[in-house]
Amino acid sequence: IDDTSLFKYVSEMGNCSDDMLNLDSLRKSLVREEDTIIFSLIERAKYPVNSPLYDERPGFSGSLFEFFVKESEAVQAKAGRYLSVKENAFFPDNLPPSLLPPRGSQQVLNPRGASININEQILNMYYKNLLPLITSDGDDGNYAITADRDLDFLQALSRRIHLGKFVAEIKFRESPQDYTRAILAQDKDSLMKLLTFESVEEMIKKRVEKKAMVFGQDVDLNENDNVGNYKVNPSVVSRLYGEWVIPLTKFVEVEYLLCRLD
Ligand SMILES: C=C(O[C@@H]1C=C(C(=O)O)C=C[C@H]1O)C(=O)O
Repeated sequence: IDDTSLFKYVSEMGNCSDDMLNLDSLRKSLVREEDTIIFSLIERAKYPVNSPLYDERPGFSGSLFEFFVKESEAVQAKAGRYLSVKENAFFPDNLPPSLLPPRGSQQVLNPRGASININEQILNMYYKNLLPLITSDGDDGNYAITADRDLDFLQALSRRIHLGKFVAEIKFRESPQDYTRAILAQDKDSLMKLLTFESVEEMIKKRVEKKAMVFGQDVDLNENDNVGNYKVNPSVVSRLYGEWVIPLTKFVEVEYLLCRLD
């Protein structure tokens, strides 16, 4: 199969125009998600780690947190949350059907790629790396509200990371020949190189650190009173992006591309 016929083949797969299929506007959505992520991090960091929330509990077949997430996701599934391809459940098995009909939006993603869900990985990263980094030690007994804040934060992280599917689709459509070669060879390293823009990543890490300073400052009416007083350490936010959010987004991009031609 030569390059020209490959090009023709891949360009004919799914012609569609959509806001989600323009890298500039998609990057704007990613920038907006930063605000949601940082605000929800600040909200979770208000409470101590509250570790009994995550321990196995008799009567709950798992932890209180798992129970809270499963029940919340069941309500949200009924209200149609997971009809959107941008939303992924943390416990997708056995969710009740939506009571609302699908909105009939155009499927712009490869169907196999669209079903990628790395929430289990996100959840493990959250328990193991993130919670110890952003919370203080202690137990104030506010388990339900803590679980609610956790879920908000996790959903924001998950949404941002899974937008990698759309990023990958756009990048593929912009350079189908280069990507097709790497996909046919199932060459993850080449795919990773092709989709990486280091300057964009550096800019993001700096911007989220700055946003954490702005969103997390104490505001009162005396100027300069609270300089340097932040609700979460801004460098933690930059680390969150550098070590987890960006690498996991790129992982989703690679996984998506690997099955793009299926
Ligand atoms: C998401 C993109 O792909 C990659 C991942 C990035 C991220 O997760 O922020 C940023 C730049 C790229 O290396 C993109 O190009 O915008």
